[in-house]
Amino acid sequence: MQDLRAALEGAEVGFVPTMGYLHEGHLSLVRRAREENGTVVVSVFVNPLQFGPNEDYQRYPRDLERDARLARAAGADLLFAPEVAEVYPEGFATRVVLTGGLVERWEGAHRPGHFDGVATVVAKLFNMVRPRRAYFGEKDYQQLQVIRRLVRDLNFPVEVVGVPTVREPDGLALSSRNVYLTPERRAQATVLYRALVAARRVAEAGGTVQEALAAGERVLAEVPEFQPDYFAIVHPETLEPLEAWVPGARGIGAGRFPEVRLIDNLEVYPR
Ligand SMILES: Nc1ncnc2c1ncn2[C@@H]1O[C@H](COP(=O)(O)OP(=O)(O)OP(=O)(O)O)[C@@H](O)[C@H]1O
Ligand SMILES: CC(C)(CO)[C@@H](O)C(=O)[O-]
Ligand code: BAL
Repeated sequence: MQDLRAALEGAEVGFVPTMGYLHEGHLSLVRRAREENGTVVVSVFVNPLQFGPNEDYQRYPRDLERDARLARAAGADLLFAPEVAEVYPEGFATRVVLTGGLVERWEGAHRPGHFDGVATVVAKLFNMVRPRRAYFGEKDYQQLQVIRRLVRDLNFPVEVVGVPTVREPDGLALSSRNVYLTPERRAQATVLYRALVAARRVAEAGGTVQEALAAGERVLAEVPEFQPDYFAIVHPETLEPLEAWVPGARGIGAGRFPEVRLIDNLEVYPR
């Protein structure tokens, strides 16, 4: 990859990092990158460093041939799919560690070490691909803010582009992990999105942050099989919980069915 990149000297590279098993959410990132850059690189790498010991690293869905076909059709020029031993060879000993509330809250609290794993691999990928722009989904909203912080803090000459969440017609955010949903769970899986929409409705009707949160929590309680990890209304950049509305306030949530963990977010703000 580094040799290829060197041969592309002068090219404006748009980069879409993924863990593969591509769907329309990923492909919207690739299409956006295609519109804005001369060369588009997509990476597929299931990064062991960002999975906890009891998470789904082993069973994470993989289909590289299908990914290659879909990425090419959406406009990718290069698909970079390294092996684990290539990214983390024997003796690899470096970590990129963020500190403070941005990484300690929410996903950081429920997936210890997760954002260090993400930051480490993204820093490595940026050094290998040397993109001008990099594309991340708003679906992983906290991750997007963590990457923005990483890029500012370590002076990566990369413009981070956040891309809106692509959803199923009933509102469920597309995710590779949705393949774990049985038909019964699939029907229940809109609960998180419906909770976020309920919170937004209260906000738009002039309610307080506390009233909006309560409305969301009532919807979550309708599906007892869904165990929320957190549900909050937060500042859009620091992700600190809000007492009162600020522009761009974001509702964020995640939780678990026995067989799959869901995550979602929505702008929740009185217009
Ligand atoms: N529905 C979506 N809409 C827009 N972007 C998305 C969507 N789903 C994932 N992305 C983005 O695609 C990039 C790669 O994500 P990843 O490969 O982890 O896919 P995923 O579907 O989120 O899988 P996971 O099941 O791990 O959550 C990330 O920047 C992520 O935010
Ligand atoms: C950014 C990323 C590719 C790093 O492994 C991953 O966290 C993802 O797919 O969102
Ligand atoms: N989509 C974010 C990466 C992860 O869940 O590990």
